[in-house]
Amino acid sequence: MKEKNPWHTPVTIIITVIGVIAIVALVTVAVLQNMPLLQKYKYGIVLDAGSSHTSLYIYEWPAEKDNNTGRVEQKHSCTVDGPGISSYASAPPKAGESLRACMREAEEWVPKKRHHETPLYLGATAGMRLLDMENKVVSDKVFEAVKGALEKSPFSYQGARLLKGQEEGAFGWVTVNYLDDRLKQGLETTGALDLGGASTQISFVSDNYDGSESPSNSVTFRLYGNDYTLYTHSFLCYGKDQAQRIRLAEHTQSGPKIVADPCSHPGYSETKKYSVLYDSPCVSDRKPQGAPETFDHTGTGNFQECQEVVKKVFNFTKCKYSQCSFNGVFQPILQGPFGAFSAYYFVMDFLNLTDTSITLEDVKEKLKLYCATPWSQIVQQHPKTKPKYLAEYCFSGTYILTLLIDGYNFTSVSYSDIRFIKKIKGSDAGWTLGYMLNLTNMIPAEAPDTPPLPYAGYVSIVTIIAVLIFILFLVSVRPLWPHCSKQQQIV
Ligand SMILES: Nc1ccn([C@@H]2O[C@H](COP(=O)(O)OP(=O)(O)OP(=O)(O)O)[C@@H](O)[C@H]2O)c(=O)n1
Repeated sequence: MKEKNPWHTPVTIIITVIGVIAIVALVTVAVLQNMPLLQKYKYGIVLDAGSSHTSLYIYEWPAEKDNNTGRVEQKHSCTVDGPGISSYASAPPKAGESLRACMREAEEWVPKKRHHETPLYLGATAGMRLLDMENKVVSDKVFEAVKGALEKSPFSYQGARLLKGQEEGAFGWVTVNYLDDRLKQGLETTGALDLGGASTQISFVSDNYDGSESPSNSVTFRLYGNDYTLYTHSFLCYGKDQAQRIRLAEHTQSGPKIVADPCSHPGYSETKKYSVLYDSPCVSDRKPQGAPETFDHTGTGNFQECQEVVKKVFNFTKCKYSQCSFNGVFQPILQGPFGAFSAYYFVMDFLNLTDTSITLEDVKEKLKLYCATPWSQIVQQHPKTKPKYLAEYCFSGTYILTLLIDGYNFTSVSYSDIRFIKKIKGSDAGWTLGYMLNLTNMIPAEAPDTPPLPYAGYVSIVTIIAVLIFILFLVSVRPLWPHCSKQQQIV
């Protein structure tokens, strides 16, 4: 006699099949109903009109998440050919024309159907701040020219304006901390060090700063449910191009024909015009009287002497606060870590000094060797680097160290808290992303509500519950099973 398997009866087979189909249907409906929709994206464009050049950034984020939860990322960037818009003071319409090629690139990168709803902003920084101080009528004409060019684009033009130094510093800080996911998670924040051509910014949160001392340096934010009191300061004229002018102005006060410069390589020699050197509000009041039209800028390549002349750019004597950085500007005790970007990165990357585990003493030693290298050898070793940049890396490296150590009071210990960065997770570090996030209200003041379960967890729980229900069902219909008792079926 052969025992028949009790499961092999028509009733149990039918129940099982129906049950399995029901479970599959239940899970499929639940999963499909809650599946993330096919990803669609939205875009935003910001033009950074800096003193030395203009860059265009395109940002992208998931369309259904622009209610503050989606991650904004840089999709593309374009460097405008030519100098910064402030250099078009003598021909303002050209400032508008200069943006054309990058605007066309933007039209290709942003899907056509999104053009009309893509916000477009232009923010001008220290170059235009200086032009505005020098000649407001001309700076307004430059703005009119860029506005005219941007209004013609198919994007939703939202304005071109001069950014305050404080905004530049604060939005750079927002960018770095947003990209590092520190704001959403409420983690300790990273300070931001930004070095441009005409200004430099320092921004950080310090436990010792509540905004009461020197309130003009404080910016408060409430982001994702956390309150931040940020210390920020922008030093106009302390970007590396203007600092170079101030330094050379020190050298040339008496209007000599030959300037022997310790911050340029031995063998370097270039004839320069006094009128060009002094053509900036940062130095115009120091213009030597009766100087010849030109001077010969020659190099001696001496790092120690370079440090001495660079230090003279800063005023360390007066401070009416509990503590200062330089020029009588209040600065609370540094609190790291710090991200240093823009020219900090360009210069330290060129000099192979982005690794801050290298001790400060070694950094100085390397810079000493670099500055002493003959100009002919430098040119030979870097045939692809722009001669203007190449001629200045000895000065720029020395300036960065002096600014950080003598200016901001970094020590040989806290120097290692600095990270020289260009990008964070594919997006450039700089003020533009923070500016756009602010203007589009993409960072909420309060923490956004999150679903109690992630999608994968939700699917697993639905599946487990469905299987349990089915098992319970099978157990409950057990009396219907033919010969489910201990009886054995006799075939
Ligand atoms: N490979 C490079 C690229 C740029 N630079 C220098 O870096 C500075 C430009 O930095 P950036 O942040 O782009 O400045 P801007 O936005 O033009 O200036 P600002 O913010 O002061 O308006 C300039 O001095 C430029 O000479 C450099 O030394 N090496």
